[in-house]
Amino acid sequence: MNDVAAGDLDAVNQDHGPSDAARLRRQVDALQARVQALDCSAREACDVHQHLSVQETLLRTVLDESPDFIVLKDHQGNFLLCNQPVADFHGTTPQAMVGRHEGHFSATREQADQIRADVLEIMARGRTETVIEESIDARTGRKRWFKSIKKPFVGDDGLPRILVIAHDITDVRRAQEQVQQSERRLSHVLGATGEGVWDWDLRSNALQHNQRWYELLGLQPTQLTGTIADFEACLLPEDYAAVTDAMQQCLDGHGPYRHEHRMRRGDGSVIWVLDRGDVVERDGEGRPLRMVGSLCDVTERKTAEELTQRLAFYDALTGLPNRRLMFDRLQHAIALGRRNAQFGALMFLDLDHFKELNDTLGHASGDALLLQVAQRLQATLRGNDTAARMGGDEFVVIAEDLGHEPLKAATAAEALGAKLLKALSRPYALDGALHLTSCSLGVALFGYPDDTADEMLKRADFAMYQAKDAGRNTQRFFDPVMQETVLARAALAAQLRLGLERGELDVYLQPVVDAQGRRVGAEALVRWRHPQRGLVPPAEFIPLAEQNGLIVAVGQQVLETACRQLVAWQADAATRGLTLSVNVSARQFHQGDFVRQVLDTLQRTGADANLLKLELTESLLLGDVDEVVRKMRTLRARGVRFSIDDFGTGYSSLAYLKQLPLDEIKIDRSFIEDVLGDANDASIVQTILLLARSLSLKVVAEGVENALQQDFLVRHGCPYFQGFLWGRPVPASQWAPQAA
Ligand SMILES: Nc1nc2c(ncn2[C@@H]2O[C@@H]3COP(=O)(O)O[C@H]4[C@@H](O)[C@H](n5cnc6c(=O)[nH]c(N)nc65)O[C@@H]4COP(=O)(O)O[C@H]3[C@H]2O)c(=O)[nH]1
Repeated sequence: MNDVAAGDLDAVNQDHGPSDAARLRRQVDALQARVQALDCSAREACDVHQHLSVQETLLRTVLDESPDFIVLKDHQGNFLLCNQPVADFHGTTPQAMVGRHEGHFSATREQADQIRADVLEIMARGRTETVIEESIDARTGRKRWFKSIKKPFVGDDGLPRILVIAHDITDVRRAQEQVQQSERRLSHVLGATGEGVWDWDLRSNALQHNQRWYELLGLQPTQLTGTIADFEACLLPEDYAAVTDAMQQCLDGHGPYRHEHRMRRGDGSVIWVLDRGDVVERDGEGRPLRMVGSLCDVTERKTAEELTQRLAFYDALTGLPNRRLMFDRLQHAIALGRRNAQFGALMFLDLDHFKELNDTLGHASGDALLLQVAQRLQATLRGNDTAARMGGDEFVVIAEDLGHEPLKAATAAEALGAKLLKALSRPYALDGALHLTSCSLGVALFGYPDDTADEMLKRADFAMYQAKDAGRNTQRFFDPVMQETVLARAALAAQLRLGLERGELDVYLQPVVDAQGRRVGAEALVRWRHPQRGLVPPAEFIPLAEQNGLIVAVGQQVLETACRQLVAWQADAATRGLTLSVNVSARQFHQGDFVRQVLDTLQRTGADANLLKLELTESLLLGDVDEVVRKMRTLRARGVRFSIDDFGTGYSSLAYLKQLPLDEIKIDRSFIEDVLGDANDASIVQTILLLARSLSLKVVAEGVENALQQDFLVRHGCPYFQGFLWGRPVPASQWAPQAA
């Protein structure tokens, strides 16, 4: 081109002269410079074009290879760009889509309008948004779901645009729908079976239920906290431990949870439920995270079972255990007695002349009588004893824990038998009239190694027939030795009652002395002058009197005599000021009017309360502490003193001793007996002496029989003594004047 221009210039020079040629030259140069510049731009443009083309190819590839749908739309919602998957979805090519919107392709008019409207709205809001939307696949005609991110922005031309990246979530969505469907189906099935479903998330303790659960328990979701506490609140306290135990077993991995228990409904009524569940999720270390289960109402079945159980094990008329259950309980009682070395008693009761009553008054009255007998039996027995009906007019009583010794057990059984005979011989109201009846009672003790339930029943039955033979309304023991002992004790009790009335009880006195052997007082000890047997020692009749309650009268008589003795001593200078100790048994002390009795006696006799000492045993102090302290304080305020008898043989707590208004403790004679030969006894005695000193209590050593024992006691600081060394208990009339 430069060559052509130079030739042209020469021609101009020839035609128009040099000035024109110079101007032309400049123009040509300028033109050449522009041509060169253009040439350069064109090359650059070519380079840029090439570069862009590479970029575009790259972008296109990336776009088309992406599994996600990528779309760029203009301000009217028309496609500016889309990738291959979008075009495939609409059954066209990416190029064909440019400048159009969904309505041109597979989407319905309404759907397309909706999509367009949404896009325009998002552009208007100017915020990136994520939406879930559905669309129809043009290739298959099936619906698909997308999770779309829609990012609006402003284009170079200042108009809004939107970039949409849509991720196909159809598979996830279908899976979710399937789960929901199967949950719905499950819920329908459970609904049809009446199951109340629960779902417990252990991480948050949240507990969720289906509608049926609320219906079963008569509750509204608003009444609940939505935690496991809701379930616990519906449990009955007595079932709580068993339910939580069973659930814990499951949580610990010992298999599914399955438990029948009661639950309280919203209206307060109680239903039985069968509750089942299992852990469905655990963490890496096996810790339970989620447990699900269901419960159903089994009240009807339970009630039917209970009824069947009642019919099988309980007597329909009286509600008492029947023969079958009684036999089980007897076997159990025998086994337990053997294990605990405790004796028990089986009693066979048969109503006297029941058949005659039934025949004359009719069966309805007979039934009414049996019912009342059952009620009286139950009212007379302790909580762990069993009364059962064997059938007809035969009843059985099982009394357990009657003690370790057969004789004591027999005595207790005899006392219970006497109580039962008495209760059953009270008049019965039948048909508006009172009827008298009685029963015969046979007793067999169990507690020996070879005892069996069958054998016991035979023995008690046999003994019952002996009671019938003996004239009815009485009891007999199977064992003749027992029978004799029990009879002898019963006879003795009757004689004691009589002896009390006849004034056969005497009070003997035994001196209490100080370290110099001077008498400071005496202990009143009761004796029974039995018309045939002579003098009966208290060890033989006091326990008996304690058992049948006669001890209250015995104690009162001794107290009265002791107070009169104190008054008598007042009259003589040699005895004035001596104290007199009186034993008080637990039963006597716990009488409601004990304090009044003592105060009345003091007033009636005119004795000085300051000289009266009441000896209490340690076991007596174990009862109702407040009551004991109150009674002691009331009497102490009036001058009466207190001493603890047989100290060291019981279980006195030191703190407790300090609380009581005590004056004295008496060291039991069992420790004194061997104080010189047995190091243990010696140290016990020394400890008691130290203890008494630290509590500022007087001490009397009981049962001191020789000077060596006395020496030991004096050496260890014992201030007072009682024992044969200074005199045996003697009648008051023989109370000799103080030896010099
Ligand atoms: N071996 C031996 N024994 C000695 C000696 N010094 C005293 N004794 C006996 O020891 C017992 C002391 O009475 P206790 O420990 O209160 O023990 C009394 C007391 O617990 C009870 N008792 C006696 N009289 C009554 C009473 O009126 N009411 C109550 N509730 N119990 C009484 O009967 C228990 C026995 O009384 P007793 O047979 O009179 O027996 C008395 C007495 O005779 C001794 O040096 N050697």
